[in-house]
Amino acid sequence: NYYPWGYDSDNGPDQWHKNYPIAKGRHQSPIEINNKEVHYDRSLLPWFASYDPGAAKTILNNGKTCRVMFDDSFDRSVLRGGPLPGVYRLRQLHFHWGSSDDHGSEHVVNGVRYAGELHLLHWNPNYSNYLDAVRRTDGIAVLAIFLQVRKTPKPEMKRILEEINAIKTKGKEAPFPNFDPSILFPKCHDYWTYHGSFTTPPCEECITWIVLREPIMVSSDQMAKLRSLSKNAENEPELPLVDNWRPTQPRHYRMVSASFL
Ligand SMILES: NS(=O)(=O)c1ccc(C(=O)NCCc2c[nH]cn2)cc1
Ligand SMILES: [Zn+2]
Repeated sequence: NYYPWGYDSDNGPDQWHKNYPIAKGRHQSPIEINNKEVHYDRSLLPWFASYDPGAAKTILNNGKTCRVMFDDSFDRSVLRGGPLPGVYRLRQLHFHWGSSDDHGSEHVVNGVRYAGELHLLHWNPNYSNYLDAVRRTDGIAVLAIFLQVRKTPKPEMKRILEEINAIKTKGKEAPFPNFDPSILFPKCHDYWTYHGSFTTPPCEECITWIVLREPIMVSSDQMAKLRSLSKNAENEPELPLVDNWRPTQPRHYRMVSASFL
């Protein structure tokens, strides 16, 4: 009897390994990033995103997160540089957030949890398609950006948050044309990078993580807007979509490199 994974006590992160054994692997994400254990790597290059706003397609509530999908049928929106060997195609972006402003991020920096975390997922076009790329250690690159709550709302988040009303319940999808996600980036492009996994099942260990040091500032109202999403379908009892983050996993001597001193 198939029981979908989730973030509740009976189907949450501690149970995932029963159906997805990789979840107990040695290169799992997220992790705790501690300054003391980070290695400054002066050979690390800056990363560059060249995104085509026309590649944006739809925004979806899949019951686990709010996700924007992009056309990845050719090298239309790509990430390159940084620790990456070549260009990686932007496929989707999504968020993780808490039930209150004091937690919700997946990565934790020197004990600091942020209110949320934005992930932009890219795949290596040297492989024939996305699902082939997720079987390769250099198949996927995720750019992670922390959401920090401050009085000032981030105006660039408005577009995504305005669509929330159209995708309140699981399975709802709406057109989301003409959007360049690089408007969400912070000023400073300093990053940490390490090798890890998907933070949701099947937790494949195929991700080069690029975690930005500088968070983007969002308002408490903007976080509340994300928390107004429901994880249930339209005709089911309302269950708030909150706390869709995985706790930090063992680092197992993995090197975390910093692009900055
Ligand atoms: N939080 S995250 O690690 O950035 C992440 C990014 C993408 C997905 C995703 O689209 N999962 C469904 C399709 C799939 C199966 N196997 C690999 N992808 C999950 C987690
Ligand atoms: Zn994610």
